[in-house]
Amino acid sequence: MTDYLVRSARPLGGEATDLLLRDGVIAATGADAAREAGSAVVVDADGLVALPGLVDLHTHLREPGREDAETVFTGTRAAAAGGFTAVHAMANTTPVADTAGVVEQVWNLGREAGWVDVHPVGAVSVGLAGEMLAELGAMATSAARVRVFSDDGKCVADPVLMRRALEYVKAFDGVVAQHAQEPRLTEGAQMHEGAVSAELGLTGWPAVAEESIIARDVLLAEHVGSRLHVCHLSTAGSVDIVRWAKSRGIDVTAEVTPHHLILTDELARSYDPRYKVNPPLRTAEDVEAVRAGLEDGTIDIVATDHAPHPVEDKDCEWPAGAFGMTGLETALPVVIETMVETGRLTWADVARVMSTAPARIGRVSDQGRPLTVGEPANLTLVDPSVRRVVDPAAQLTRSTNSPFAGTELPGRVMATFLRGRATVLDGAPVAREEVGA
Ligand SMILES: NC(=O)N[C@@H](CC(=O)O)C(=O)O
Ligand SMILES: [Zn+2]
Ligand SMILES: [Zn+2]
Repeated sequence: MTDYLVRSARPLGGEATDLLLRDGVIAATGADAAREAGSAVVVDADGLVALPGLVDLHTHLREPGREDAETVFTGTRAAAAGGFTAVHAMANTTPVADTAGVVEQVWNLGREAGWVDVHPVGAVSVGLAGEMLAELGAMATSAARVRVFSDDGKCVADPVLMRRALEYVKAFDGVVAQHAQEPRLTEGAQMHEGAVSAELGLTGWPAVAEESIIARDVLLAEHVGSRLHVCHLSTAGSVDIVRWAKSRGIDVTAEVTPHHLILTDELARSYDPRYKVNPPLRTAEDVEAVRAGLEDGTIDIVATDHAPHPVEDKDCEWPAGAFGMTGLETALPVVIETMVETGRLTWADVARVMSTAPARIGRVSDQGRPLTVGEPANLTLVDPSVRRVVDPAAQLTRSTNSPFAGTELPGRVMATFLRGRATVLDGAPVAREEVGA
C-alpha cells in the first residue's frame, strides 16, 4: 500500500504540520513525519485544512431497488468526493432494509465499492409499514452490526411501536432515529405551512407536525431510559424542545441538514420541485434558529439527508415531484458558508458536528478520531479559499436534484483518505481499480 506524506496541512485549522500515513494509520506527525517518510508519495497540503474524515448519519444510497437514482458505488464515490469516510445508508430501499439479509447486502456492496465505510441503517418496522417491529436484534448481531434504526421517509407514528423500539435497542446500545412527521397533520402536504403556502395555494406541512412528534418521543425516551436521535430537525420550535429535553438529561441527539441551514420556503415560489423536500424548507426565522441551535450544541450534528431522485421524478409539476435533495458533495461547502464564514463555528466545531459526534451517535468507533499518531488515517483535506459554482452535471452522484445548482459556495475537498488509502486526490476520485478492498 502506498504511504503518503501530507505536507503542511492545518489540522482543525490550527498550526501547519506534516502527517505520515502508513499501514492505515497516522504513523507520524511534525518533523518525525518527514524524517520517517522514506518513499512516501508527497501530498502538498499547504493552505489546506485537515479534518477527520466526515461521517454522514443520514444518506440515501437507493440500492437495492432504485439504482437509476443512485447505487452504493456512485453514492459512496460522491461521499468520498464530499470529504466523507463513512456514511449510514438509510433503510427505505426496495426491498426495505428490515432483515439481516438486506443490511448485510448493503454492507457488502459498500465494502466492495471501497470508497467509504457503509453502515446500513435498519428499519424499525417491517416494510416501513409502522405496524410490526422489524428484526432489530438480528440486524444488530449481523455482520453489518447495525446500531441505528429508522423508518426514515416515514414516521414511526404509533407511540406503542416507538416505545417498543426504544426499549428493544437498549440491549445493543442502539438508537432510534426518528423522521418526525405526524402523518395526519401532513396529509397531502406539499411545502411548509405559512404565508407562502397560503399565497401559492399549496397544502401546508405545519411546524407542529414535526414538533409534536419530537415532544412525544423525547418523553418516551425519558420514560424508558433509551436513546433517541431526531432526524433533519427543521423548526425553531423543534430546537426549543430538544434544548428543553437535554436540560432534563434526556438522552436525545439531533441533526440538521445543510439545506435547512440556508434555504427557505420562499424558494417554492419558483414551483421548481428541486426545492421540494421532507421536512420542507421553513422560514428565515427557522433557519436562524437551527443555526443558533447548531452553534450552541442543542443540535449535535449536520447530516446530509442526501436523497437522489431520477430526473423524471423532479422534472414535473411541483405536486407530482418527489421529496428530496442531493447533498453529499455540497454539505461541507454549505456548512463553511453558513457557519464558518459567519464565525459561528470553528474548524474544530466542524470536525465535531460532521465527524466526531455522528460517529459517536452511530457507535462507529474507528471514525471521528483525532488526527494524532496511532489513529486510523481517516481524513480529508479541504481548501477553504476556493469558491465554486455548483454544477450537478459535474457531480459524482447519479442524480441531478441539487438545490444548489448554479450557486457559488466556498470550499473544495482536495483529498480524502480511508484508512490511509487515497479515495480522492487533487480534487478528483482515485480511479476505481486503485480503490479495491
Ligand atoms: N428527505 C426527503 O425529502 N426524502 C427522503 C426521505 C426522508 O429523508 O424523509 C427520500 O428518501 O427521498
Ligand atoms: Zn426523513
Ligand atoms: Zn432521509
